Amino acid sequence: MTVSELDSLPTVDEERPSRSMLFVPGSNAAWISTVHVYGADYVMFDLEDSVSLREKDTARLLVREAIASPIWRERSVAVRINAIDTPFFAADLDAVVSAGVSIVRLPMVRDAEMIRDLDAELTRLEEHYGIEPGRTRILAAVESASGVVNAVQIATASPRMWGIALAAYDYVMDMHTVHDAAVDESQLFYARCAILHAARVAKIHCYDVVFSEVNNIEGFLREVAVLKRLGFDGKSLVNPRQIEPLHRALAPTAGEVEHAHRVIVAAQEADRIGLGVVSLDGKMIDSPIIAAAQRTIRLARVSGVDPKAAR
Ligand SMILES: CC(C)(COP(=O)(O)OP(=O)(O)OC[C@H]1O[C@@H](n2cnc3c(N)ncnc32)[C@H](O)[C@@H]1OP(=O)(O)O)[C@@H](O)C(=O)NCCC(=O)NCCSC(=O)C[C@@](O)(CC(=O)O)C(=O)O
Ligand SMILES: [Mg+2]
Repeated sequence: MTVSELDSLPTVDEERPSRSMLFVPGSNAAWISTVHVYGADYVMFDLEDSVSLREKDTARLLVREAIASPIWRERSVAVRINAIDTPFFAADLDAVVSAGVSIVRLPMVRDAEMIRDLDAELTRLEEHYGIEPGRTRILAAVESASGVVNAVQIATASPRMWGIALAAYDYVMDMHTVHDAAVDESQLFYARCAILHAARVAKIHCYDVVFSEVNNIEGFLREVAVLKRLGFDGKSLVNPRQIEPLHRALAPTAGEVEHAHRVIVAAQEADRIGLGVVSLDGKMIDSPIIAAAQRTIRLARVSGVDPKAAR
């Protein structure tokens, strides 16, 4: 895409929360039938690594039935299909598109060509099944050095791009290192920054890695603090017990919301008297500060932070 085409892209929908994306193994019928109760912003049925080779066909059928069922028909649901160079890719894509999936998560994305190939297949399948052209969006999972280095080209490869996610376990293997959040975060720092920049260039969502130690909530929250500081929109999750702590940690604090409201009031007052810049508590308030305050208020709204309690 050219720079001017990028400018015309819709920005990510900040009115709809996209903090959590919960993996659900596509072969687990019981979890598929109950997962809607946990309150994840997005549920992602998995046909890739959480499904054994023996279960690939059954999982594809289960997930297809689930997406087409009344519970999921009205909701935005994501499915992680198998990688584009596997024998399962074509059947996975056909099944989920025919059932009306909203977001296809493509794992192991190394370059923009893979996204363009997926885009072409989606166009063909949408036409075949009478689905509105362009309705099916793409979430690219970057899991290798090549993917990280090509992140901007991947994120801007198609107007269908909805998001980009970092997948740490395959990435650290490719990098000959390990992901041990208890030690430090330095192994992932470059990759996190690379995909974040790509997401912001393309104006799409950006998802952080899964945290596999489900009983280690303290470690999980340490990692969430890192992604919040860096500016991620959300995190891929493996367990429902991680949803509530993630949402709580990503919500603006009452103090942040209170400050944001004061910034907006100060900006309105400056505007009324014809000033472009004004001071609040001794700090300059200008357009980036106002935009940040507006974002905090939007985030508070989607996070369910009560503005009255925050004031
Ligand atoms: C982690 C654990 C074993 C823990 O088991 P536990 O037994 O301790 O679970 P509990 O907490 O006791 O469960 C409490 C209640 O929730 C139910 N429940 C649990 N998990 C649920 C769930 N996910 N969905 C719905 N329901 C669920 C359960 O049935 C129970 O219900 P109930 O009995 O009624 O109370 C389990 O969660 C699990 O298997 N997770 C999914 C793992 C998965 O999908 N891996 C693939 C994605 S990563 C990957 O591929 C790497 C990657 O590619 C990533 C990238 O691309 O980003 C890369 O390279 O980095
Ligand atoms: Mg992986």
